[in-house]
Amino acid sequence: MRCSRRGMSVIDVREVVKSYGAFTALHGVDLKVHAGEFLAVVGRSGSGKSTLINMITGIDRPTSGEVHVAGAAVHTMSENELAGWRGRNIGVVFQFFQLLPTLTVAENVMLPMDFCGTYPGSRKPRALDLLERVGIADQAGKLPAELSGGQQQRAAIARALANEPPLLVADEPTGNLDSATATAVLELFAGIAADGTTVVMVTHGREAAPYITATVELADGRVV
Ligand SMILES: Nc1ncnc2c1ncn2[C@@H]1O[C@H](COP(=O)(O)OP(=O)(O)OP(=O)(O)O)[C@@H](O)[C@H]1O
Repeated sequence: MRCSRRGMSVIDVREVVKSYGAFTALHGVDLKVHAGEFLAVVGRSGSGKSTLINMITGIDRPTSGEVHVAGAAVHTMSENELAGWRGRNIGVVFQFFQLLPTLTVAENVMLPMDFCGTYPGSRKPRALDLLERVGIADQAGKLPAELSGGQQQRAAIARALANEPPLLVADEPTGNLDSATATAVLELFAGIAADGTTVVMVTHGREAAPYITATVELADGRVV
């Protein structure tokens, strides 16, 4: 069950500046992303993609400007508030999957349900539903190391959806997959977005073009 409210704009980044000492990584970035969009964040290495993502997830704070995500003013929240809020509102998918190696696939998917206080008895069935949705229900009892890269990424996507977050953030999710497997993962994200979950994906490649609904390109910390 969803444990967060969805607003009109899932992401509203306003005039965000991020400086590291004398170096400015983001120069007044504005970005609005609506529910159900599948947004690609592109740009050369060092253009500010990860910095922008870190502003959106509250991992890092802007030097100035405002960051509103899923109805919360992220730039004003304390570390404690952020941790709980992030667990309920943002699913994260990484390039190298980052599944816990000693837990089964189903147990990995059940972990984030703690943040939502999901009734213990409904966690396993819910994890199995999510694994069904990403097409690997038959792998539920295995350890991550027993899965292919594509299957591990599907498991990571199921885990990211555990609390039905309004926003899914993926940092080069296909960077470690062969092109056929990458295409299948992109199709999966497109379906998730079509179901109403906003997906923001950092990507270097252009292979996502057929699947995304919008692109933001960064160059030297500015949207171009
Ligand atoms: N903690 C930090 N301290 C100082 N400079 C930083 C810090 N984090 C990032 N930068 C600088 O900010 C700029 C943007 O970095 P960022 O990681 O956002 O780029 P990116 O587009 O994600 O690059 P890549 O595609 O290589 O991951 C870079 O010049 C980087 O060196």
